[in-house]
Amino acid sequence: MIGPLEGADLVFICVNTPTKAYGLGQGKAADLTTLEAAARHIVRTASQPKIVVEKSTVPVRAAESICTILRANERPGVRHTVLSNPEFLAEGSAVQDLLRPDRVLIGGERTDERSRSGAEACLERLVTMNLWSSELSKLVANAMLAQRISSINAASAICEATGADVSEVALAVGADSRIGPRFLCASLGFGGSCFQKDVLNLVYLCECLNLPEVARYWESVVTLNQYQKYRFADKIIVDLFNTVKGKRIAVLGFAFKKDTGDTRESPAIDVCRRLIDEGALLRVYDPKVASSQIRLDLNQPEPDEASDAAVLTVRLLSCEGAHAVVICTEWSEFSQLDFGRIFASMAKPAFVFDGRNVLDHEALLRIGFRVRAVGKRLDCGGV
Ligand SMILES: NC(=O)C1=CN([C@@H]2O[C@H](COP(=O)(O)OP(=O)(O)OC[C@H]3O[C@@H](n4cnc5c(N)ncnc54)[C@H](O)[C@@H]3O)[C@@H](O)[C@H]2O)C=CC1
Ligand SMILES: O=C(O)[C@H]1O[C@H](OP(=O)(O)OP(=O)(O)OC[C@H]2O[C@@H](n3ccc(=O)[nH]c3=O)[C@H](O)[C@@H]2O)[C@H](O)[C@@H](O)[C@@H]1O
Repeated sequence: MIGPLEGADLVFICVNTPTKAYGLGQGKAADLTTLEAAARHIVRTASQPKIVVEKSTVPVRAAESICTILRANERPGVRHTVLSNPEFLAEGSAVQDLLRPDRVLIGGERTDERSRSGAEACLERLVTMNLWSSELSKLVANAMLAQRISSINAASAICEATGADVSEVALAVGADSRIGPRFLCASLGFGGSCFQKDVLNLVYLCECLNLPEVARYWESVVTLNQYQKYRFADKIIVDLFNTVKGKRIAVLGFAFKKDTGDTRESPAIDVCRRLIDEGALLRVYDPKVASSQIRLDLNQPEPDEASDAAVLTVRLLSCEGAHAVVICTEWSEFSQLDFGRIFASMAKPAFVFDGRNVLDHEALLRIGFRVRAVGKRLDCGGV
């Protein structure tokens, strides 16, 4: 736990709020134990009034619990204030997002015009509102971003079935200024520590508020994401002649997105687990994820030196003898690879499954690869 708070006027609560799973078909509640522990620590150690800033993403009215704990334990004459100031930065672009945020959101118990104009003088793009709106805005922002990805991924399944191209559809749809072009990249599914957690928190909240239709609506965003990950993995199995048993598959990228080493809820985990369950021998490479982390995520122990039957080899960028190369993360370096050499070293027919649509598919086809991408039908030699 953190140390004493003397000398600080502002105390930021940034602890994680993991989700607690309930039965099938039900949402997940945030585990607020860490928030409560933080609030108790503040009242125990603060002898001067503090402004307690709720920075963690929390279910609506979490600030009420913090206030209740603070009020019930306050020392005489020491009145703390609680603000909600949700964080909107994304991993991989954190500094840029902090320096140039789209908005800085502050929710407070009351909107004091004097402090508001003072804060506005310091901060551009400041938006002030009540506490509950601020807490809900963060959850809805993440839910709508996740929904956007599930929407384009749902479109990708239609594209593959019809011959439409999801990149062209995204271009046309995103050209409508009401929709906008960003965050419309079809993929093998979204990952990261927050989208699924926050959508499921919203689902749980809706269930608690007796809004089952609204709960099911948001839940479908996660259901579709799950479907997309397994759809991608199953496509690999089907295209490799309905079995991957004993086949070597090179997986490029394991982080949940490029420019981070974070693997929390990475779609690569579900895809790799499915392939391992079907008997594939994986080689996983990621420029920023430690091999120990990959083994942990895939429940694979360190290989026994005496045995060459390891299911998983990690951190070796080698596609030699592989039946397929699978792109799970959009690292820029992957598009710079010498695919001519890679093709020459692979078992034939050699497949590429591009789960991020980042490679030059025409060039790969010319080399001789059979190419599969998300939301595109590519001519690949009659399979
Ligand atoms: N990771 C991200 O890019 C973003 C995260 N958020 C939100 O920020 C919060 C934190 O997320 P992350 O930084 O990703 O989580 P994290 O798990 O990486 O960091 C949480 C930190 O809190 C500490 N902690 C946990 N319990 C504690 C306690 N009782 N007392 C003191 N410290 C404690 C942990 O040791 C850890 O250092 C979450 O609510 C998340 O939804 C919001 C926007 C972006
Ligand atoms: O609350 C949070 O933690 C943060 O969650 C996301 O940020 P982050 O999870 O770091 O990363 P994103 O860039 O949003 O990507 C999330 C996932 O969606 C995927 N994605 C993103 C965009 C896209 O078009 N397609 C797509 O599949 C990414 O590859 C990744 O797996 C939000 O973008 C941040 O605004 C928010 O503050």
